[in-house]
Amino acid sequence: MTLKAQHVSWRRGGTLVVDGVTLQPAPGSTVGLLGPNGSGKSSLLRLLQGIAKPDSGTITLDDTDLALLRRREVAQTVASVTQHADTDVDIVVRDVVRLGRTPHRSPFGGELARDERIISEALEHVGLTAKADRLWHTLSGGERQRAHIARALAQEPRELLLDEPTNHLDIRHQLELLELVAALPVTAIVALHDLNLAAMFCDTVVVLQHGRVITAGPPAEVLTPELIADVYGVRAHVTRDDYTGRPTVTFQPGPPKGEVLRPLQASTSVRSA
Ligand SMILES: Nc1ncnc2c1ncn2[C@@H]1O[C@H](COP(=O)(O)OP(=O)(O)OP(=O)(O)O)[C@@H](O)[C@H]1O
Repeated sequence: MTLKAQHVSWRRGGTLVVDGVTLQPAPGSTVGLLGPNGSGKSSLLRLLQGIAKPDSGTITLDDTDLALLRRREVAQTVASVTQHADTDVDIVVRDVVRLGRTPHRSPFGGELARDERIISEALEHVGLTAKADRLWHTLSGGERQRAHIARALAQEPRELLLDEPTNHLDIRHQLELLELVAALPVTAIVALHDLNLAAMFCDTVVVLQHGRVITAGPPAEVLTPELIADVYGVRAHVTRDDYTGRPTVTFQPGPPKGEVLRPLQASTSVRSA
């Protein structure tokens, strides 16, 4: 029982931007959506969110077509943090996070104390408790991003859609955020550009190119120098981190030449010879 895409295609401005994508995340898993700029990651997330409808194929939530569900019903289960979400309204951070409770609110009032506790916990999770009463426009880009994450957490979702959530975040907050997402009891689908973060925190990665799924599977199987050369046009060297057992990718500038990269030590010794 989860959010699924089956053979989904979507045309935008005359171009096929999502092309026959099937995505069936294991419940509770963290799925990384990878792929170069314009490969269709955000478009697929919009379809999964239900804010756009595919031209063909279906998106289902617990086996019901998303198109048949009301927005509020979807929002009780699915939370998302998209790019460029912003507001000019004079609103304090805690009120932004409180918006996450909207789908759960009954017209007859309800558990205000519970709502406040969930909001406080969400702020705590992203390290914004001390800034809860600050006006939105006084936050830095990274703090705003963390507030959006807190809003999504306050929604108590079972499915979490994140579009480049580490954008704007310093390295510590990138790691903390993805560690939190991976540990949450939710199914998370996360568009990421950083292959090493994807390798560290995702159970599965799905690689898109021109709207199509090129490959999918555990990061250790998918993130090979060949795949990175094919999809990103970049030379990469992939090793296994002894501590985590996860792949680590290092990059070399310049186009791929079809050869497997020699270890850096070899070229250093050549230079010093
Ligand atoms: N509103 C739109 N109208 C027409 N085409 C669009 C629209 N929005 C996006 N596209 C096109 O759809 C394709 C997929 O874009 P999308 O934003 O889904 O890619 P992405 O993988 O998320 O890219 P990025 O990594 O740059 O965020 C791109 O070719 C883009 O130009």
